[in-house]
Amino acid sequence: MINLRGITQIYPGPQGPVEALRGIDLHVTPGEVFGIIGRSGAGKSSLVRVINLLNRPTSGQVMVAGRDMTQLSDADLRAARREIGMVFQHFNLLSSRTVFDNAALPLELAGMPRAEIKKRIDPLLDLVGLAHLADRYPAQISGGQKQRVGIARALASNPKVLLSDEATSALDPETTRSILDLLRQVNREMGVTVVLITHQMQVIKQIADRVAVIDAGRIVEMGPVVDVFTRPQQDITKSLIDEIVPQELPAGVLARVRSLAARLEPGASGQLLRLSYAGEHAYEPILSHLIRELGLDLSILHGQIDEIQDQTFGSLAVYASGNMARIGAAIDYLRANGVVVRTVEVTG
Ligand SMILES: Nc1ncnc2c1ncn2[C@@H]1O[C@H](COP(=O)(O)OP(=O)(O)OP(=O)(O)O)[C@@H](O)[C@H]1O
Repeated sequence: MINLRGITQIYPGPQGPVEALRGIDLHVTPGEVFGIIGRSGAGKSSLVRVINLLNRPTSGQVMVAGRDMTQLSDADLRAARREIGMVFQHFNLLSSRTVFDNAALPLELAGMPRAEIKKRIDPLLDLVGLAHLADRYPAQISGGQKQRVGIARALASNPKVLLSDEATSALDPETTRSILDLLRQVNREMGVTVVLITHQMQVIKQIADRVAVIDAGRIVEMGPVVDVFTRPQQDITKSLIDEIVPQELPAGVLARVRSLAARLEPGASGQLLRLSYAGEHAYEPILSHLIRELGLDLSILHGQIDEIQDQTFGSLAVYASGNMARIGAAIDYLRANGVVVRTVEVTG
């Protein structure tokens, strides 16, 4: 659906050119929710705005629904943009227009007759849950409701792609969840491909199928959300995930590990393991196998079970003690059963 190849974006700046995007290759497949995450200044807005050519890239190719956007005439570009809806962090509603008229704006600009506009917008206001507020003005509705108007307006032209530029950053956590649920519903029921940018892993966790991590204008990591959560490779990814799955163990847990290590029986070994898994695996039977078949002692020190969309996702810290070779066999067994295992050395 979207193919970006070799995208660079260089802005002129008072202290010389700013390289906001430094060679981005990205492929978004039809029907997916694709998340782009990064810290402030990483290049997220520049990237999302390249997709509908609100920003013309300095170099590179932008293919959307089979069309090379950089090669279109102004008239063709306007037509192509109708297939790409966009939602903004600050909603961008016109204060002098009602909810209905804000949602209808793209159709009015395209010259659609009023009766047809009504036929298109009424069901959309129903979908976003605002049919009863159609005659209100933006100042008379909440932030979450304003974003619902923004989504209805973005869907008015029946787009194939919806771009979301930090659509929930100005909203509280509960409203964020309901807006993300709505975007997911639009994706599933209308088959609209969604590309969203955010600085919050919580947003990625709730809605995205795949995620790309962007840092200093480059994509540094990309994959299905579950894989990136269970096997983050880059420090930036680990720090972004940290708000959901703490990457460092609390000091109290490390103190317990030291005291367990000090109490090992003569000749026994001990190893702190960080385990994570996703999907239908469950820890309990796997851990009982380690205890029963390999004769290991396992102390569960820390852990959490969460959900990424509909998949269970767990992370656990355990201290395994016993025969050194058997600890090695246990790690092999865990990995063979789809558990991601990290060994952690505890010093001091
Ligand atoms: N119009 C512009 N002119 C000059 N520099 C710009 C312009 N727009 C963005 N930049 C610079 O390009 C880099 C990337 O900015 P961009 O807005 O794409 O990042 P971002 O990840 O969306 O950040 P934020 O989350 O803070 O919005 C930053 O260094 C920014 O200062």
